[in-house]
Amino acid sequence: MKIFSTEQIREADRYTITHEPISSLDLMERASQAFVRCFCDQFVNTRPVGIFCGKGNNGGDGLAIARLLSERGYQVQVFIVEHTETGSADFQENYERLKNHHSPIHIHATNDLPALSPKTIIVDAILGSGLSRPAEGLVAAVINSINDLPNKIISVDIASGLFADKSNQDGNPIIKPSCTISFQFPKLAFLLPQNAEYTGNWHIADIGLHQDYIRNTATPYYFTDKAAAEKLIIPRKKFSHKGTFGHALVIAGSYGKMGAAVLSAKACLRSGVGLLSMHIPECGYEIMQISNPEAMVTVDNNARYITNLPDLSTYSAIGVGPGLGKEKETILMLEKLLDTTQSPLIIDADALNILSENPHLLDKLPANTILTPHPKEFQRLTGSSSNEFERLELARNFAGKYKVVVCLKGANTAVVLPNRDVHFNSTGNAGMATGGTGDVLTGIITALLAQGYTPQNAAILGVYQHGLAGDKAAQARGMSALIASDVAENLSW
Ligand SMILES: NC(=O)C1=CN([C@@H]2O[C@H](COP(=O)(O)OP(=O)(O)OC[C@H]3O[C@@H](n4cnc5c(N)ncnc54)[C@H](OP(=O)(O)O)[C@@H]3O)[C@@H](O)[C@H]2O)[C@H](O)CC1
Ligand SMILES: [K+]
Repeated sequence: MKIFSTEQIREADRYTITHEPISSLDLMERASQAFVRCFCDQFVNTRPVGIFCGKGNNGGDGLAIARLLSERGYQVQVFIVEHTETGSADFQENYERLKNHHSPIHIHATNDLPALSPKTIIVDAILGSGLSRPAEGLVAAVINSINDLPNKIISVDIASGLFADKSNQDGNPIIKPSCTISFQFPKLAFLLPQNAEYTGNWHIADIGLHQDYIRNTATPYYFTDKAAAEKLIIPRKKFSHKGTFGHALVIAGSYGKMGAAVLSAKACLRSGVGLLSMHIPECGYEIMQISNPEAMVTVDNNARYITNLPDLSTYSAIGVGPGLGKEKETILMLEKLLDTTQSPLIIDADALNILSENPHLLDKLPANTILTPHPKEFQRLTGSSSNEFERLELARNFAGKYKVVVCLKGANTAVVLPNRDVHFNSTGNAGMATGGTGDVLTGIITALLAQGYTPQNAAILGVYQHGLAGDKAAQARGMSALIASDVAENLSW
């Protein structure tokens, strides 16, 4: 699914109005109906609803939603935040339509705010994508008062006060909804963890914006939903044999960190690879053979960490990094790998830290190599950033400069491609923030590369399946009980 900027969404609006054609008032009605369908799926009409409206089109939606919910038997009270004299044309029209049945309360100052029962669901339609500056004055005061209430808050399109495509400053007043019902597209702001408390669980309501515009308009931002991920899966043909699915090599492990190698191996084997060889230090031989009997093992000369490479010519993909350590000889091994490999490559964990500490190695990265840093590893690679929008730009510039794929791990992992496009992941949960899940991801992506997936698709699909397995594991045992082995065990294709 594409993620558009506020300007592009406005353009999609205009295009739909002209080419469908449909009046902007009818489009607002359609959007409000879509919101109401989603709202009614979540809340029964025995709970009162308080709708706070601004005077732009977000407020216009709020008024239409008030009318539609009333028609469905909800007890609705409307509050109009008087931040400007005149409302937008569609706001005014919906005000006229509502006023015969309702007497909205006009809020000129916080004194005008009513007492609401805690059962009342608050619908936030004060400001939407038309936010042009941080909320201040009356709007800020109303936002802060609403946030102080214990009530459940549902935002229309986007939380009031939240910028869709750029970072807010610390302390900006922004509604903290438990849920956002957003129109047609996720907003970039929803995908960045810094905004988690300003989005809540978000849902997309399809409002039928014109498909031609959506198809023909370029954007660097995408959201990998189920449909997008499933399209990437290459079906296994009936007459396949193990040679069809490649031979992966994972270089991992050191004394005390063999678990990382074990987890990578398990995930690689559970992701469709034909054959897997693990290159590990001698101390890990029995550990690996017993924990993953399906894997073959090549043992390093060194007992405790990796110092050399096996013959690389037979492998169709290589993963390197989990549990590796950063010994001098290990650094030399990584340099030799970068100098000699002809196979698609994924680099993770300690191998990333080696790159950060030896930046001359970055110039040796083969094109389309996949790097999977968590935020700290990424910061060591590129330096710090003051917010997540800035960090995303750093990742895009890094991926573009070195022609690599960067999987910036976290909630909604961002897969950044060499052409600077970004694919945000839709799966995963907070239970996965635990040691070893990154090693599992390395194993999955190595397996996909070995099977001939392009690095771009291997990264996007691998990240998606990793999150999906984590979601299944969390469903079975709860987030707190989740460990990395569960993620590997819950992989299903
Ligand atoms: N395609 C769609 O997705 C559709 C979306 N719809 C809804 O429309 C809004 C966007 O409506 P818009 O009128 O452009 O903008 P807002 O309602 O968000 O607000 C505009 C008014 O608010 C003023 N404003 C802006 N920032 C502030 C602030 N910090 N404090 C106070 N007031 C502010 C702004 O004033 P300006 O001085 O900036 O002009 C306007 O008065 C979208 O979110 C959807 O909910 C359609 O209904 C259907 C199609
Ligand atoms: K809003």
